[in-house]
Amino acid sequence: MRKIPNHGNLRVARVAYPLGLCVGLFIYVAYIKWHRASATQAFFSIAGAASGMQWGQQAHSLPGTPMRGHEVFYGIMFDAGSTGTRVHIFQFTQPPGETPSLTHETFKALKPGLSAYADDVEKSAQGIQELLDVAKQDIPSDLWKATPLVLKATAGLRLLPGEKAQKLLQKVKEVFKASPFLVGDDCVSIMNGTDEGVSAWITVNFLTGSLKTPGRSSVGMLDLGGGSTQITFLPQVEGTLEASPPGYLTALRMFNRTYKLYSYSYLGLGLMSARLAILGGVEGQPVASLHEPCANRVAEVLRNKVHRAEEVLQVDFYAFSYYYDLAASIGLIDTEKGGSLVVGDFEMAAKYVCRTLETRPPRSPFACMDLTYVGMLLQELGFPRDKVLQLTRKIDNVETSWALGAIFHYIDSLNRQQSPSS
Ligand SMILES: O=c1[nH]cnc2c1ncn2[C@@H]1O[C@H](COP(=O)(O)OP(=O)(O)O)[C@@H](O)[C@H]1O
Ligand SMILES: [Ca+2]
Repeated sequence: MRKIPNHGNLRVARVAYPLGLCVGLFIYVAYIKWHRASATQAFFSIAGAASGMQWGQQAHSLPGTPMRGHEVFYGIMFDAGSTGTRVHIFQFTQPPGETPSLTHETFKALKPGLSAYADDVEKSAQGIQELLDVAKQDIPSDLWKATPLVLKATAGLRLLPGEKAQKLLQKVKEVFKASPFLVGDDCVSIMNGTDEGVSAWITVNFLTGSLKTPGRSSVGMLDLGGGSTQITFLPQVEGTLEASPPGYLTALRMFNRTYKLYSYSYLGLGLMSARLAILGGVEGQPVASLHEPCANRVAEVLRNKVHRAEEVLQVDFYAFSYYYDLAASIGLIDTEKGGSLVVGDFEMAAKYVCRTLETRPPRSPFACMDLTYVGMLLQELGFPRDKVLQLTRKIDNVETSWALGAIFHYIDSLNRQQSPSS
């Protein structure tokens, strides 16, 4: 199998900013759902942040510990994904008179996801408690009561019957309320798919520095979870806006600028959901030459589900989650450092793995199917075989996930509750 040169690291190194990148950039992000068909813009808040000054005020409302005159404060974001629950503990540092910077992230993940406890809610508390203990060890105890604690659930809970999902969230809330951290009434929720995509877009553009440098083009974001998959980018071509179906465009206001983002979350097209859908129709397949029947099934599963935006050709994309894991598992990228590949590599790898299942069994019994699915999903989304993607797990030691974008928003919303006039 062709080993792809690792352009991604160079790229990441070039674009990566020191962790102290100014968080003040983000202050006052207001998030507006924008419907092409409607002249009226419906507002709803999502991704946080604001001007340096407002972030400064925020830092005062969340008291921190002075360290050599530097104020240090924290935010805890739980990601309740369909296949696992993760904690992200963000540390911010604010030198006197300056805006706060993101200075550290502690990350820990547990499997399975919260939805696996739908029929045994009591048992879900154990993992949550374990991750909370990580936060307690990481954060100085005098800051616990000023540190916001939030959990947002994604596809796993979206796909559960409402009542089961609510019971799980209620259990988490009980555990959170009993913790020493700052817990609001909105501390646990199911996040909608657009918020998920836009928060991840903010994270990756924050970490690559694209949002800091005026005129610098932003990057697109591809996230492939277990239950859903998101694509988000900033279109530059008017035709993309015109051709986007209702519900695919979202406006993000930041720095007196409105970003009209193309963002969509496909619920049920995450890798684990796709496996279920694909396998549903396969019975008694022969073990060899699986690629073709597999591709036929995948084509059926994807038919008429995915919108193709032509402009993705011109945008640089960062892809993570299962895109990363899958590429790493078969050596297309370095497991630790990530890297870049072209879209066609997934198809090429799929054909190879499907053909050699018996002679060279892959580590995962699903490898043939997963690679076939991902290769075809990307092509359905409009990516040609020669399109280069950057695959990253971390930029500057911070996880590329929606969690950072979402904590910006949460802290900003806390700030607005505390000083409604700002
Ligand atoms: O913060 C993260 N760091 C690294 N990998 C992550 C993170 N969040 C999710 N993932 C990856 O996402 C994939 C699973 O997706 P997830 O469980 O979040 O499903 P969902 O997004 O559809 O709910 C796995 O490949 C997992 O490693
Ligand atoms: Ca996820």
